[in-house]
Amino acid sequence: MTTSTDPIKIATKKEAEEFFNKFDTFLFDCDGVLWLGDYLLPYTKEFLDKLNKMGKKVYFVTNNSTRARASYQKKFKAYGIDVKIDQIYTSAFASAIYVRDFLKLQPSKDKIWVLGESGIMDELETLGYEALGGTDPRLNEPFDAKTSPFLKDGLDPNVRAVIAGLDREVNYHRLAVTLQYLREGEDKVSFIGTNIDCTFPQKDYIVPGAGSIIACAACSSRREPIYCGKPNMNMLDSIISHAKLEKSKMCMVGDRLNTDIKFGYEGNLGGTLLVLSGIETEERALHVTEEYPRPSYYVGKLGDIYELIK
Ligand SMILES: O=C(O)COP(=O)(O)O
Ligand SMILES: [Mg+2]
Repeated sequence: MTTSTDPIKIATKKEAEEFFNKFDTFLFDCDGVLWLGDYLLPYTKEFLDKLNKMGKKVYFVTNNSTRARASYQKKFKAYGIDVKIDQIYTSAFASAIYVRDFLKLQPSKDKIWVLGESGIMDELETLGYEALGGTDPRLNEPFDAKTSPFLKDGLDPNVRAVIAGLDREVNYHRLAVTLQYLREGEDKVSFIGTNIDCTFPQKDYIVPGAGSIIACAACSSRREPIYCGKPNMNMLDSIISHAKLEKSKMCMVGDRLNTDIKFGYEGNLGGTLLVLSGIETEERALHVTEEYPRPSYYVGKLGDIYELIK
């Protein structure tokens, strides 16, 4: 699965202008593109302001499930960037929608066990579901099956799904209780992973991502989850159906080849832009492989394009 044409490195004002003129809608990945953790990358705000002035449509599509969309809206606001909540799509939101629309679980009856952070809990609760586990502080206690409040009186019989994602408080207690629910079997408890990203970028570091946490639950239960984040097309389908967008005029901007660029490529979008400010390198961007598609365009970071056209 490779793009036949060689990726174009945007390096001149003319190339930057041609790039902008080709698309009317931009889908932005967040971690590694707009920011690294809480470090806003140079010219992120100016770049987004420029797109707004050009009348371009902008959406944010992040595999990071640690925050709910409302919380991301606050994160943007803290950087002086005004974003509507329906411009934001996260893997936590996609996973909650999957529970509602594909598994068709009943909010009044069915519950979900979470191995993850508040983003998953909050999105489930927004849809009316009771989410167990996750950020419950009782899970911070050392694990003992005889005294764990999640096991000593037996599992909750109304749990019908496990959603696993990035959990920076992960511990043996969380993994052990998650395993008990997964051992109930796929007929009784579905297994959903938010995203496959095995790492994600912070300023100066690359840290373990959701994929590495989910792998613990998958390995111990010998079950494979359905993943709802990029490159799963469900998120793209919900963006396009919500906003009636024209795929050929859309560009996916990301920092990871096997999620962001694959999402844009398999979604038949008009093009993809890889930025090298996150996970990937120029060498991997140019390498022809069956493992992931190459991008249509690439650049060191978003700010490099802004500096060409400002
Ligand atoms: O949190 C992650 O694993 C990646 O998040 P991103 O999709 O915004 O890069
Ligand atoms: Mg990213």
